[in-house]
Amino acid sequence: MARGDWRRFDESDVRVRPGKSTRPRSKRRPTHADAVPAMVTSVDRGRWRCAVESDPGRAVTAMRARELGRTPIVVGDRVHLVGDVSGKPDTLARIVRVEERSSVLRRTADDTDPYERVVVANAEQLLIVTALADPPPRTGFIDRCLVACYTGGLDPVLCLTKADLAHPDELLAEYADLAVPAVVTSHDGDLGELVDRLSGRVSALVGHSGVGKSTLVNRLVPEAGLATAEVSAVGKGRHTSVSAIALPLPGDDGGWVVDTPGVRSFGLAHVTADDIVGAFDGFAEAAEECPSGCGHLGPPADPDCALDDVEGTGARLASLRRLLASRAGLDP
Ligand SMILES: Nc1nc2c(ncn2[C@@H]2O[C@H](COP(=O)(O)OP(=O)(O)OP(=O)(O)O)[C@@H](O)[C@H]2O)c(=O)[nH]1
Ligand SMILES: [Zn+2]
Repeated sequence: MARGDWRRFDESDVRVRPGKSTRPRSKRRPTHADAVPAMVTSVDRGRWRCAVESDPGRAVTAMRARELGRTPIVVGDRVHLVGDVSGKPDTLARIVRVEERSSVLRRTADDTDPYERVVVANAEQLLIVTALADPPPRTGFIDRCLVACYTGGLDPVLCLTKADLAHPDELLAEYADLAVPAVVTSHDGDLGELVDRLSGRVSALVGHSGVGKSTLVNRLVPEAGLATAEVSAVGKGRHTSVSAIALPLPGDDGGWVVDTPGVRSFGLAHVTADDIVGAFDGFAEAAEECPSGCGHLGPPADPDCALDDVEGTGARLASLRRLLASRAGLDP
């Protein structure tokens, strides 16, 4: 299927087959001079929870205004609200505008799924939470997360947990050539370095079950459990499936961590080899010399790949090719 045939959906949306228009019917955009800017912090089928920008403690529940049609709205989206924006119980505001996104964390369910979902919008960085042991680290998962970052406009950060159980050097060496920053943590260790990286920014968190993500989130945001319970209460009696939730970091500099409980794997069916190479300075230009349809994997699959002619990049090229292979499901 050609790339242009794909439609983008948020996790909460009912699936629509490619071919059906998801655009609003009316091109006329009403002006809402008094609309209130806010950020979406969670989504529950047809209801968006939003934090008002000028008063982030105020949580407003909103619906999507009819004029937006089926425009996807996901956690992290910056929106404009009208109507009752008091945030009082049982009130409902309306989202009348969604701002253009600065980044998108996307995935497909698996590598054949034609439906691409946006998991989080506007996150500046992705914290890839990986345990150093118990469960053992899986570089295939990390590589897929990196691809999602490079093609979605997020800065990756490796967060290696359970440092009390194993040494990080071996794993860190695997990512040195890609210059991926890393923070090493343990449940009884100091979180200062991580807090410095997160504060004042919007960071999405992904990780496999058991890596210590909840332990980490609860230490970073002491009210995390409470916020999750509140969201569940909003969706009471409805079919609840919270796919991601933005939690405000305590501290004067602000910032948000977006926990993504549902994301255990990254299908990359929507990503092409050229998308990945395009994110790498030096290689992107060289790839223009490749034969058409080049997968950039090098010999024997792609014997005429021009990336092999780029000087002095051996280790970085090997890392890039590992990412390309992870997308193709070729990783060992
Ligand atoms: N040794 C050690 N164990 C840890 C550390 N952090 C978390 N754990 C333990 O690892 C297990 C899993 O931790 P969780 O925080 O629940 O992991 P999670 O990634 O949120 O897993 P799910 O809740 O299944 O998504 C728990 O038994 C924790 O006590 C750590 O730094 N060191
Ligand atoms: Zn090539």
